[in-house]
Order: sequence, then C-alpha cells, then structure tokens
Amino acid sequence: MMEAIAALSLQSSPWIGSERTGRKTGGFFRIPSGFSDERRVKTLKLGDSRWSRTAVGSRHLELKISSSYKKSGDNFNNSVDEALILKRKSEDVLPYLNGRCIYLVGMMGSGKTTVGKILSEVLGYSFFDSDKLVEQAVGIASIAQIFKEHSEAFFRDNESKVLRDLSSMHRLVVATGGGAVIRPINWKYMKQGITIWLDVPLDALARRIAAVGTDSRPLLHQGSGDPYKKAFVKLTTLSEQRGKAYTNADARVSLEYIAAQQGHGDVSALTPTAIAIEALMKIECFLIENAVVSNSSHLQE
Ligand SMILES: Nc1ncnc2c1ncn2[C@@H]1O[C@H](COP(=O)(O)OP(=O)(O)O)[C@@H](O)[C@H]1O
Ligand SMILES: O=C(O)C1=C[C@@H](OP(=O)(O)O)[C@@H](O)[C@H](O)C1
Repeated sequence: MMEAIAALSLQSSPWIGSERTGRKTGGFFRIPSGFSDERRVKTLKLGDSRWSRTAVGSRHLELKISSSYKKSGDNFNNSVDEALILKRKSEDVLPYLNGRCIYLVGMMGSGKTTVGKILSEVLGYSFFDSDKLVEQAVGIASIAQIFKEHSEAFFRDNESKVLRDLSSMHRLVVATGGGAVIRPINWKYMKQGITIWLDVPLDALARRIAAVGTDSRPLLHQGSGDPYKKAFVKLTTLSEQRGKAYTNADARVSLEYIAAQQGHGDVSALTPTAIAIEALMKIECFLIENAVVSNSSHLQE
C-alpha cells in the first residue's frame, strides 16, 4: 500500500490552465460566506496574530482581485483571473493547513478527482484517488472488475484500509469514492485531515455521468435505457441513502450557491477552477473557526 502511494505520487497532476472558458463572471469572489467582519473582529480580539494578519490581508486581496475580475471583458482574462485568485487563495490558506490532508467527499461525478487535482497542484500537495489505491492494493485493474470478481463489501473493506493508511500521512489531497462516507470508521480516518463535501445537483451529476458512460462506476452500470435517466434514478436513491452522511464533512461546497452568486442559472457554467477557489475559501473559514474555538477554550481554561 505504501509503495503504491509512493509510486502514484510520482505521477503528475495536471489541470491548471486547461479549464474550459466562456462563462460570465459575476464577481462572487468576495469575502467567503460566513466570514463576516464580526467574526474577523472576534478573531482579532482573541489575539492570534497569525490569524489577524491573514484575515485582514486576504480580505484586501479578495476585494482587489474581485474588482479586476468583474471588469474582465473576455474569456481569456476570466480564465487568467480565476487562476490568479486560485493561486492567491492557496497562498493564504497553505501556512495554516500545517500539512493537514484534504479529503474530498461527494457523490459519483461530483468532481472530486477534477477539483482535487487542481487543489493538489496549487497547494503543492500530492494527489491520490482512493479508488486507484484500492485497485493497486488488490491487484485488479478496475473498480468494476473488483465488484465483479469479489463484491461491494470486499471493495468497501479495502477502501477502509486505504483510508486508514492515508490517515497517517500529510500534504495530500484525496479524492474519495462516493460511498466512502457510509462507514463511520472512514470518518475517523478522514477527520485526521479536513473533509470537504462537493454538493452537486443530481441532474448535473447525471448529465456528467451520461456523457462519460458508466463503465467505471459499477453501481450505475445496471439495466438498459436512456443513460441520463438511468443515472438520475440510481443517483437519487443513493443520495437519499447517503445525504446525511455527507453532512459530516467539515465544509460544504455547494455548486448551486456558487452559480447563484456568479449569476448563472445552471451549475454547468462553473469551471473546476471556480469550484476549487470556493473549496479553498471554505477551508479558510473552517480553519479560522477552529482557531477561534481553540483560542476560546484556552481562554476558558
Ligand atoms: N465543473 C465541472 N464542469 C463540467 N464537468 C465536470 C466538472 N467537474 C468534473 N466534470 C466532469 O465530470 C466527470 C466526473 O468528474 P470526476 O472529477 O471524475 O468526479 P468524481 O471523482 O467525483 O467521481 C468527469 O468527466 C469530469 O470531466
Ligand atoms: O458512490 C459509490 O459507492 C462509488 C463511487 C465510485 O467512486 P467515484 O465517486 O470516484 O465515482 C467508486 O468508489 C465505486 O464505484 C463506488
């Protein structure tokens, strides 16, 4: 398992600069949601100089970038602006992560791999896909084949082992399998790092999955008929079973929320980079809230 991780970490994780272009920008990259002035002041009062510097500094940066972002008239500039915001936001967050891993959770097709690779690249972390590590660990080339030759339970046991092994490591972004959230023990492992839920509407998930096919996703690769409808029905059932488990995550990145903030009617207009930026903002909020809570508990001692 550890050799598998070492070998995989040598693989590159491309994406930056290759995102699609062509979307309207609405300047949503202001102060992150739930990141009010009141909370900043509270943070300052608690006297952690590292946080006060970051909070104030990043706020100026966001406001500055936000206005230039809104002025951009063409797609190239929008894409460059997004890349710049991503880079700056990662620089804000990185020192306070202290090497903690980031675990992305969410339904199949929610973009854990796509967004995870962007985050790993920009943070200088290694990227791992837990499905790939399971394939390596059991010596079978695909998840579909693992389900076929063994069972879902066998796959889940190995998925837990992989998450257990990853939990002692640092500086990783991990794209988990969509079902990793159903076993409580997996949360114990993932909570060694920061868990981020990519919350994507079911119709968008079904569209993405119908576009690429269900060969690699055995839970969706059943029955006949229209690929979109089939995926939508199955994803609806899975989401009803798992919806609550995803809410265990430390932070939620809602594509509907980002789209509304950017003035898009549809989440399909969002670039993976925009989603990665929102993820970094949510990580920042989480880290600040945690710092406030731990400072408060020190003060009460
Ligand atoms: N923001 C996005 N917009 C459009 N398509 C996306 C986006 N993010 C991911 N995709 C596509 O959706 C599919 C599933 O993405 P992936 O990252 O593999 O999801 P997961 O790892 O959560 O299963 C891929 O074909 C990917 O290219
Ligand atoms: O939701 C699930 O139960 C699964 C999701 C898949 O991963 P992705 O979320 O990366 O597709 C993979 O682990 C397996 O097919 C089961």
